[in-house]
Amino acid sequence: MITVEEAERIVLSQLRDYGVEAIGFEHAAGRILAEDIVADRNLPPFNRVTVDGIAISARSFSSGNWHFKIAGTQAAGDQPLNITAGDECVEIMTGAALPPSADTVIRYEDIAIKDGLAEINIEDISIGQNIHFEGADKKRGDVLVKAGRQITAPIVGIAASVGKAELMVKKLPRVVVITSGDELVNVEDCPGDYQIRRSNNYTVSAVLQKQGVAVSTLHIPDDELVTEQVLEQCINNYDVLILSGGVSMGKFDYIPKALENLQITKLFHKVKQRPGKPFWFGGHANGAVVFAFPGNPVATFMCLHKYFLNWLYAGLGVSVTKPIYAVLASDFAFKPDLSYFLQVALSHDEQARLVATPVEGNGSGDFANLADSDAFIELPAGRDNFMAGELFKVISF
Ligand SMILES: Nc1nc2c(c(=O)[nH]1)N[C@H]1C(S)=C(S)[C@@H](COP(=O)(O)OP(=O)(O)OC[C@H]3O[C@@H](n4cnc5c(N)ncnc54)[C@H](O)[C@@H]3O)O[C@H]1N2
Ligand code: MOO
Ligand SMILES: [Mg+2]
Repeated sequence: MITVEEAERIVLSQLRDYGVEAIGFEHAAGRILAEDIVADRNLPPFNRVTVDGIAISARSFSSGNWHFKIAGTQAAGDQPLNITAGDECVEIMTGAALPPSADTVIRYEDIAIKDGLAEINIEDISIGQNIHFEGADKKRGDVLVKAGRQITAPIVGIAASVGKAELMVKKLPRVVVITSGDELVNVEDCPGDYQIRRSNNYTVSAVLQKQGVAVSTLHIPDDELVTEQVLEQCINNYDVLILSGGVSMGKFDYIPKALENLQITKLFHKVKQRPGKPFWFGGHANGAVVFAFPGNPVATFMCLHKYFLNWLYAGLGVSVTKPIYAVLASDFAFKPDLSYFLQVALSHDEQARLVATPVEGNGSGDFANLADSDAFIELPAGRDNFMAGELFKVISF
């Protein structure tokens, strides 16, 4: 049986490039940018007034002029008005372009207006105040956002501001989630005494939807022939198959055999880990990648985060961020020689350290317990006792 580290290495040796596509910028949040976003104009594109008030020439004020005749009013979006005489000003609004003949803006709070005349009530005025100068932030042609970044809400706004109605993004794989098992009924159905409702497909879909991955879902019965037929279709129609269940040693666990019959190369089956020991991973010559996760809900959920999401992001070229570590809050013992992914609740202590408090449940079938957890921490194989205060890698969800 291979170790978690070997399994990770093998999974990451199967990265695929699905190319790029253009999408509307409004739908691009969460996707990986495949082009630089460049400033089409200086930012700001004109000397932008930052307060509501009057625009004057500072020289006129410093030569002793306290009263300015209001030559006109300029709203944001108006063509700039010109001041022709030194004792003139323009009433001007936040967001307006500063008239070329003015160089300073004074807030309404610092003036009094009477009979078309603005009187300045403060002594301390500096030339250029309350102006956000053209090009102060970025110059035309500057790269505002580099290709390879995951698109955040501010990046959507930046795209809008430079007129990028369409953005090139990394294409995502076409994913199908396949669950199996005759004991599993539809959500709407009333389970018999020996049945349960299927849930793993919904959990997996919810995680993938959060990543922007469109998912199809299928459920197959524990039937060898049907299993092989459905998998064959999926291998030809999807880039990634995520399976849940049917990979252990049961008489009706047909998945590994069916996958191998379909010429999907097994790259490993079984990893020294809990949960998720019977994880099967492989690939087809046509490029399809198969993650067949063990059916116990916590096993499927953990493996999805630990292996599939890492594979997805590495394939999209997102630089793997440094691992996050948390401090174990209390001693924990785990005897089997397996890596153990312990469910934890995360919090911060008074020193602002990330603390992982074990959320003990009843093993990998105890999905209800996941509601009280925020993450797994990875306790390495080869040790039995893990001490409060030690640091362990976190997989948050
Ligand atoms: N003799 C052995 N038996 C088992 C071993 C072993 O090493 N030797 N490993 C155990 C471990 S660990 C796991 S995990 C499970 C994995 O089993 P399968 O991948 O074959 O999954 P199933 O048998 O189909 O189901 C397991 C369990 O999970 C429930 N399940 C499955 N799919 C769903 C779903 N979509 N929604 C909700 N629940 C689901 C299913 O009802 C079972 O209770 O094998 C152990 N056995
Ligand atoms: O893979 Mo299992 O999840 O250890 O029950
Ligand atoms: Mg089984």
